[in-house]
Amino acid sequence: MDLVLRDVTVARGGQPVVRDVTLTAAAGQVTVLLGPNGAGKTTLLEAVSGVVPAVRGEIVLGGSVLTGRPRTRRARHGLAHVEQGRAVFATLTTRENLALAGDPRRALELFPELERRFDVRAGLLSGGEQQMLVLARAIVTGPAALLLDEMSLGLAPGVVRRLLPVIRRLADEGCAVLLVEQFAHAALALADTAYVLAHGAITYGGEPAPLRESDAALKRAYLGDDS
Ligand SMILES: Nc1ncnc2c1ncn2[C@@H]1O[C@H](COP(=O)(O)OP(=O)(O)OP(=O)(O)O)[C@@H](O)[C@H]1O
Repeated sequence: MDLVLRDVTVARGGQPVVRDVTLTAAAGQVTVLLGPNGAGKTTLLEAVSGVVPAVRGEIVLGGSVLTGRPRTRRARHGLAHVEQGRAVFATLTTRENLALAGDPRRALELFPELERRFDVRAGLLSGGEQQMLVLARAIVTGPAALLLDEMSLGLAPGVVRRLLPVIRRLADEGCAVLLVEQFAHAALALADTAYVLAHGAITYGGEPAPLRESDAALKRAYLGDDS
């Protein structure tokens, strides 16, 4: 199912920090959303999953309008959101964390290395393992669309290299993945479509290749300068 945002505006503290954003995260694709700190990327994902309301605009998943619906309802429509910060249930085991979300066997297909950590309390896992668990927990819900916010923050490059192919595979299986990343080059290498958000507005949308191939183009988009 495609995830479509039309003219979405979101405010924080009464000020619009995301303005008239229109974008599509298509089924079967990895769509990356890049942009400088404070551009509004997290806020936009939060508006999609219903953490914060949109002031204006429409959010549609597979033809169902999500705007105005509570978070739980959006999740039932197939939307999963991995928020920043790797929140696991620290006192529950890996298995229990997964079982709360869905079938743990599905998680093992993607992350076989979690099996030997199944009976370990999640709070004792390494940062990388916790991020795998958080991602696995979202995946076992069988999402139609998956929002990923700064998954690689604070992780070693080796761990990030382990996570990215799983995201690719998920998209190949039909999921619409919308990925917010600080590591622009790693994200662009994975992307089918790229958007750049600067000062709350989209400054680039389309093929990732021009941004991949030209640092100047990437910089222009980050500065919000289309010229
Ligand atoms: N809870 C809040 N209350 C008030 N303002 C907020 C709140 N959260 C974010 N903001 C402001 O909204 C703007 C967008 O922040 P947001 O976190 O969405 O940006 P971002 O692109 O995700 O940045 P980062 O990469 O640093 O996470 C910023 O100016 C930020 O200061």
